[in-house]
Amino acid sequence: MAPALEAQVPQDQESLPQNNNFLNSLNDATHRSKVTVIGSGNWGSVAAKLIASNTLRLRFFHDEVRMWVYEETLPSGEKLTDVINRTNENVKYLPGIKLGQNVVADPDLENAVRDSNMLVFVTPHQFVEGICKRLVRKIREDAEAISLVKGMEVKMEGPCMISTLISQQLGINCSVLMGANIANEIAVEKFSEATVGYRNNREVAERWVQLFYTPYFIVTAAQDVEGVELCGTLKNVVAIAAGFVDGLEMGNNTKAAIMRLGLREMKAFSKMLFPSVKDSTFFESCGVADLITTCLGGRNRKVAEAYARNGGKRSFDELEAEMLQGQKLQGVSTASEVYEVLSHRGWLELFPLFSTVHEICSGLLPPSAIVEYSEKLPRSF
Ligand SMILES: NC(=O)c1ccc[n+]([C@@H]2O[C@H](COP(=O)([O-])OP(=O)(O)OC[C@H]3O[C@@H](n4cnc5c(N)ncnc54)[C@H](O)[C@@H]3O)[C@@H](O)[C@H]2O)c1
Ligand SMILES: O=P(O)(O)OC[C@H](O)CO
Repeated sequence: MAPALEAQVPQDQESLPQNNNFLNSLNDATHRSKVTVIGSGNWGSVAAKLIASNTLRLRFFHDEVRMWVYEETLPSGEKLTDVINRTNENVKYLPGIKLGQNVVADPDLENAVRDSNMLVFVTPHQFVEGICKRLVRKIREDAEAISLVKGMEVKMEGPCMISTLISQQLGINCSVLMGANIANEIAVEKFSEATVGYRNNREVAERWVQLFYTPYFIVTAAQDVEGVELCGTLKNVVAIAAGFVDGLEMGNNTKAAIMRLGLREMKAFSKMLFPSVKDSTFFESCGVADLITTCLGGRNRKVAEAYARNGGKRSFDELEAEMLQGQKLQGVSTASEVYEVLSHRGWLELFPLFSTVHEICSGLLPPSAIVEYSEKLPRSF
């Protein structure tokens, strides 16, 4: 029998004791907060750069920022970590950008987190659970986490947001940061905005805002972790749909229609899973702004466009490897995870765009199906 796919309401987070050690350290310059970035892909590297500029500037942070690197050997035979530390550039995932001399790449996960009380998770979502398992009992008791990861997991017990997974596995509070944030643009300091989603502690949220905020990266806080995180997660499914529209050369009006229908499903799905999700969150950077930028310029859109141009004959895995060279798509697996939730809940018919995206990605429907269901929608949809 199918398990009851109840959303995993993160009760443990509601009942987590206030992290008093962390709060005390916020106002005590002698106990400077130490930051580790867990992940070093395209966005992970930019996050390290943003953070490193602030830890040098603000007295309540240690200057050094550790960045955990999933080690790999480059075609030159050198280790990626060694090259990052020698050149101050992530030559594979963010070439041409200096990270800041205070960023130290570290391939040893345990060592990278050992002294840190601010843990920034930023890896593709499929790797987070494995990383957390390796971190159990290895982190400081007063640690706080923030997730920049856009994605979700579906467990036997139900859908589980990545921030909840981190909280549950490590027993720490986890905020989120999402937004219209194409990493390569922020790397060259083009203006953008982001949203920190927090649960109940405004002071902790403010500290995360300070860690990321720069004149070209404006960060605001919203007390709606699930809403912020679901926006960042679900927009990747809509971006795949937008890519199909581009690949089939359907034009701007069709793309705008897909984005509108997608936003509608994002909001309905989020609120049906978590009734606490606020309408206002969809108007923050994490909501409509991220949806727009991803559907215009993101990697999910780009690879989905190629998939449609090839008539679905080349797999997403093949296109991802060829086009992204080690960077990872989140939209295809998220569409599958969302589909699983919709099937178990009997909601498939309520979410025709989300379900069609998954059915196209898995080869059950052709890319052209992305608009076909819309003829059957009720007029009020
Ligand atoms: N790139 C962007 O513009 C952007 C912007 C905002 C949010 N995000 C989100 O940030 C998260 C991380 O994306 P990214 O762009 O930094 O990464 P990426 O897609 O550029 O790179 C993939 C990363 O995964 C690592 N990796 C590969 N195999 C691994 C394994 N088995 N275990 C652990 N790590 C492994 C690689 O070393 C690399 O660092 C994603 O959830 C993404 O949606 C990305
Ligand atoms: O390149 P994408 O499609 O993974 O999207 C990147 C960011 O999430 C945009 O905010």
